[in-house]
Parts: sequence; C-alpha cells; structure tokens
Amino acid sequence: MSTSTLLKIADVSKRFGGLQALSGVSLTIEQGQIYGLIGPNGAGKTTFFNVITGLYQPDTGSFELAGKPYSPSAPHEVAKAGIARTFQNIRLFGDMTVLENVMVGCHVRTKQNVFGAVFRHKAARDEEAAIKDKSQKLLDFVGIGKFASRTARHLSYGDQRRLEIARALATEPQLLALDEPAAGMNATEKIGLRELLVKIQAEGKTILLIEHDVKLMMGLCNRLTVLDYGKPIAEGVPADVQKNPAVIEAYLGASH
Ligand SMILES: Nc1ncnc2c1ncn2[C@@H]1O[C@H](COP(=O)(O)OP(=O)(O)OP(=O)(O)O)[C@@H](O)[C@H]1O
Repeated sequence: MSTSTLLKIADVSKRFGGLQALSGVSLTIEQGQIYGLIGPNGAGKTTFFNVITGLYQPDTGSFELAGKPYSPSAPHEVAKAGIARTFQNIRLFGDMTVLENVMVGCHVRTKQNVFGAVFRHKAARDEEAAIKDKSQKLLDFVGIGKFASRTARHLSYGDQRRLEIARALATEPQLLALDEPAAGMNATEKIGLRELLVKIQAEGKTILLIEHDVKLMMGLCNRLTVLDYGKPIAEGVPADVQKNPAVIEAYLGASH
C-alpha cells in the first residue's frame, strides 16, 4: 500500500433492542482522504459516528487508529486519541464568545493542570496566551476571525457550523468527523463549506463526513461507503458508487 491507513474499522455491529442499527460495517480511511458516509434516513450513519467517538459501545467491532489498536471509550479520551467530531445539531457554548468556544477545544492538548490555572503560574499564563493566539488563527482559517469577541449564539447558522469546525480543529485531530455539516445551509453557505473542507484537506487533515446532499458528497469525497438499514451496500470512489444499482435502489426506494 502506498498511502498510510489512518483508521481501520472492522465488523461493527450495534443493536438497540429489536433494531439492528449497524451490522458488519467495515471501512478503511487513508491519511489525507475525505471519506464520505451516506445513506437514507435511519441507515445508521450517526450511530456509526457515535460508536467510533465513544458515545455508544458497539456489540462487535475492532478499531485501529494510525496503526495502533484504538478503543473508543469516553468522548474526552477519543479527542485525546486524535478524533474530533461535530454534531448534527450544533452544540456550541452559546453564551460564551466565539474565541472562548475554540479555546475550550485547545484545552484537550494543554499541559498545565488545574493548579496552574488556579494559581496563575507564569507557565499557565503563557500557555493561555498561546491558546488565545492559536484560537484566533483557527477562527481566521475557517473565515470567522472578525467575530472572535461575539457571543456564539449571535453568529449566523453557517458561521456557527464554521465555529464548530474550528473548535474541533483546536483539538489537533488526526481525523475530523463531521456529522451533516451542511444541514440547514443555503446554497451559498454550502459552497463556502465545500471550500473550507478542501482547505482543511490541503492542510493534510483527514475528514470523515456524513452528509445528505449527495451531489456535494460526490464532488467532495475521495471514497464513500453507503449504508442502508445498518448494512454497507457499496464502497468505492464516487463515480462507481453513484452507478451502483443497490445505491440507486436504496435512494429511490427511500423517496418513493
Ligand atoms: N439511542 C438509540 N436508541 C434506539 N434506537 C436508536 C438510537 N439511536 C439510533 N437509533 C435507531 O437506529 C437507526 C439508525 O439511526 P441513525 O440516527 O444512526 O441513522 P442515520 O443514518 O444517522 O439517520 P439520519 O440520516 O436520519 O440522521 C434508526 O432506526 C434510529 O431510530
């Protein structure tokens, strides 16, 4: 293999009572890829995200991150291991400033312990200044630097999505997992989002993306897995996936 594998997931299953939400889902994401997960409503996409980010315990499944066994446990541990995610429904600290929201993400990687913060040691003050600086740079990178001191809930919807991405990037993830980042966006915001994701990929990041906008996904992703009723029905490059009869049937079936 010429590229290096970032995340290798094998045979993930998850049952909720009588409902088999995921069964036998395997996928391999190479470093630097934008990898898409698509499928009709209820196909299991978010459940899969919740499993790999430690919110749900799978019934079966094995995981390897950057060549090492990885066991998704508590979300904080997942962030430390190098996976950051955003949620379908925006989860920001609405009453904090835009800058503070990103600073929270940075704290996953900080060295100072709580005593340093309480007693305001010089090292803690220096680190805090570095965090502010890094957070501002991330805001500039995602295109909302001028709103740093604004209260987060006063941002437009599209900019709140950008802020979530900046906060996730602040944890210095190896994998950025985005759950429907374009949901509720207008056409202009979607174009902006697409440009941002391409820019993040150009920085060397790897992205796992759930999205309903199939056109956006086909244009953006290097590879895709399609789920239907919790099972993978197709995997490959967009040009092949969109011709796959099982995929066409799953989408037509869902809309008729
Ligand atoms: N905590 C839970 N308890 C019980 N059932 C659940 C739970 N979470 C998800 N499910 C069920 O699992 C199935 C898969 O849901 P999931 O949200 O993963 O699908 P999805 O592909 O993300 O859908 P959408 O595109 O609508 O967000 C659905 O039938 C859902 O109702």
